[in-house]
Amino acid sequence: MSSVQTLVVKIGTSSLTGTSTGQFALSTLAALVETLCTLRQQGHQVVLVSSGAVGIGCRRLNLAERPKTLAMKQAVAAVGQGRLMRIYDDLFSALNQPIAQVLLTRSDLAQRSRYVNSYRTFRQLLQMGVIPIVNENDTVAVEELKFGDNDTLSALVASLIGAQWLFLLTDIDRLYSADPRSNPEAQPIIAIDRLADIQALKAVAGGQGSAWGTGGMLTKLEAAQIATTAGVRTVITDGRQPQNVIKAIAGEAVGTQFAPSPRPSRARKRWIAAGLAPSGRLYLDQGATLAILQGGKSLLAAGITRLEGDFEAQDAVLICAASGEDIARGIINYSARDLSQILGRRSEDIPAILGYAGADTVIHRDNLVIATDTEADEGIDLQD
Ligand SMILES: Nc1ncnc2c1ncn2[C@@H]1O[C@H](COP(=O)(O)OP(=O)(O)O)[C@@H](O)[C@H]1O
Ligand SMILES: N[C@@H](CCC(=O)OP(=O)(O)O)C(=O)O
Repeated sequence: MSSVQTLVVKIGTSSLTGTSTGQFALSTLAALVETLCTLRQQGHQVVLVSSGAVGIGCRRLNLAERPKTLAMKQAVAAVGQGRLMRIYDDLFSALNQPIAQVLLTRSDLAQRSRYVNSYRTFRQLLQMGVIPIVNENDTVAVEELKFGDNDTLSALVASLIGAQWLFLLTDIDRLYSADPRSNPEAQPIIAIDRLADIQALKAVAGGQGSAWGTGGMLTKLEAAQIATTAGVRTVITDGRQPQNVIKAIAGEAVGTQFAPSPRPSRARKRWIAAGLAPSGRLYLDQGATLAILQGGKSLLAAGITRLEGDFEAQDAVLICAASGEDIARGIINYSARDLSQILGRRSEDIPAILGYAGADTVIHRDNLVIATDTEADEGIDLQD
């Protein structure tokens, strides 16, 4: 591993604000800023993903609880985001560190051209020594185009920029075998080396986050799954001790550490696997299931038995095996309307049925990401 690392550090609402007051946890923020500036001085490239817009907006507007309606949440986030950036700018400016605000919605990573453009912007900012501060663009994100939580967002950003490390800073020192708030017997988990173990732990993660956070540990495990699959070492650790980031990079066993996949998927396949929200599902017959799972083939209309969803050409879809389980994702060459006419038909018949010469394949193998059975021992992994 080169000595200069790229790191994504995500801090949750629970660490940014005092649990009872909802006020800024200033000492935590100052320690975080100092840590990130130290990392910059050591030559590392740093991206901060910061939650808090909604929580801080609530405080500013004297709201007693998190907003329930989407419009209210979006309005409150617009109030809080400005205040959040102001605090960061004051603290980072005290240490002469330039920062940038990057607000993303899922469509920024779902559309290939915007994904590539986002990558170039991050790369440019990092080359200039700036620390980008990322949040979901809550004020404009609509339900179907939301990341939903910043744990997922930070994992997708880490994958996008090819980071070596993702730190999920939260209000607890590490992951436990059960939620320690409700289960005093819960055992600490120090290291997770296999994707299958993440899958198993999802079953024991408490669903609810703290009063002001969203997602709890489940979204952190999902983030760890996305990031480690992309080759990013992921650490869950205590946000009140941001110095843990420096300790982890130096090799100390702080928090819970998730080892990166030894065979990370390539950038384009990662984009298909994690960046895109599927808008439909295709059901395959036995022959097509084998052809794509074992033969590494493209998917043809002849092997599709049924479809669900109202997708357009170039949308992402899930692919379901004859046995009924989802086995892959891909970018489709036909809309649901056109595909419904050519299901089960041979490629050479397609032009006559549709009245135009479409693609030979329904999903080309370059646009197909398989959850391989050869890696069943490691849980879901994405094949290159
Ligand atoms: N298995 C578990 N191990 C550790 N913490 C858990 C677990 N399950 C649920 N939790 C809860 O998740 C909380 C952190 O999630 P959350 O409040 O969403 O944090 P953040 O705001 O940092 O994203 C912890 O306070 C803890 O009570
Ligand atoms: N974009 C939202 C963050 C939502 C979120 O994921 O919160 P958290 O679970 O505290 O990291 C905000 O700024 O309030």
